[in-house]
Amino acid sequence: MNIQQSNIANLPTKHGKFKIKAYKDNNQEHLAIMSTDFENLEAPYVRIHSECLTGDTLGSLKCDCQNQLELALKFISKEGGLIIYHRQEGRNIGLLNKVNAYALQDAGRNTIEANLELGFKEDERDYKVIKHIFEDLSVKKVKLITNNPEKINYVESLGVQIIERIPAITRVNKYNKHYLDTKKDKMGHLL
Ligand SMILES: Nc1nc2c(ncn2[C@@H]2O[C@H](COP(=O)(O)OP(=O)(O)OP(=O)(O)O)[C@@H](O)[C@H]2O)c(=O)[nH]1
Ligand SMILES: [Zn+2]
Repeated sequence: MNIQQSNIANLPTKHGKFKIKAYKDNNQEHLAIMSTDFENLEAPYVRIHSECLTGDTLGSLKCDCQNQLELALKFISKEGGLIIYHRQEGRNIGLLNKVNAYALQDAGRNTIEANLELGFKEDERDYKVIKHIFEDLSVKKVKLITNNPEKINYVESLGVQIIERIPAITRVNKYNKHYLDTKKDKMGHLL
């Protein structure tokens, strides 16, 4: 994979001050969002956040993404660490297909059935660029913020030591309850 990368820039936000670095692979552009003390940390808190425009930007209540992102930004600005904003929208089926999956969910399918009906696997994400970012930023030990066992397995497969797992659990509402239940019961999420 040919990966281009940017210089590091400052990014003050309402959640705190960060540094950012961008990476561009064949299809997508991703961000590493680091606390200002990141380079001094031996075992940073790390969140690999999968892009969700409807949640992260619009505040959709159908998922937990915006709450998880805000939780991670606040936490990492305080405790030190890294968020990788991984631009594989809709578990990497893209925005147009995700909206079609939502339409199928309006008609009664769950999040997995909708993906399958559209001809995709339940989860099409791959984490190859994460390996590159970890190497570039010299990440060898992490405290990983996730509920997703696939992310845990992937990070371990890189030989990066997970010294602690921090759950990314946020508020349940009537619109995301079914989605969260499906992730827990059918996708093995640690919820
Ligand atoms: N295809 C599809 N993608 C969805 C749906 N709802 C959310 N997503 C995408 O799912 C991704 C987030 O996945 P989640 O399962 O919420 O969380 P995770 O990233 O696997 O795990 P955590 O690290 O615990 O948050 C984002 O890319 C969302 O755009 C859906 O119904 N269908
Ligand atoms: Zn979401």
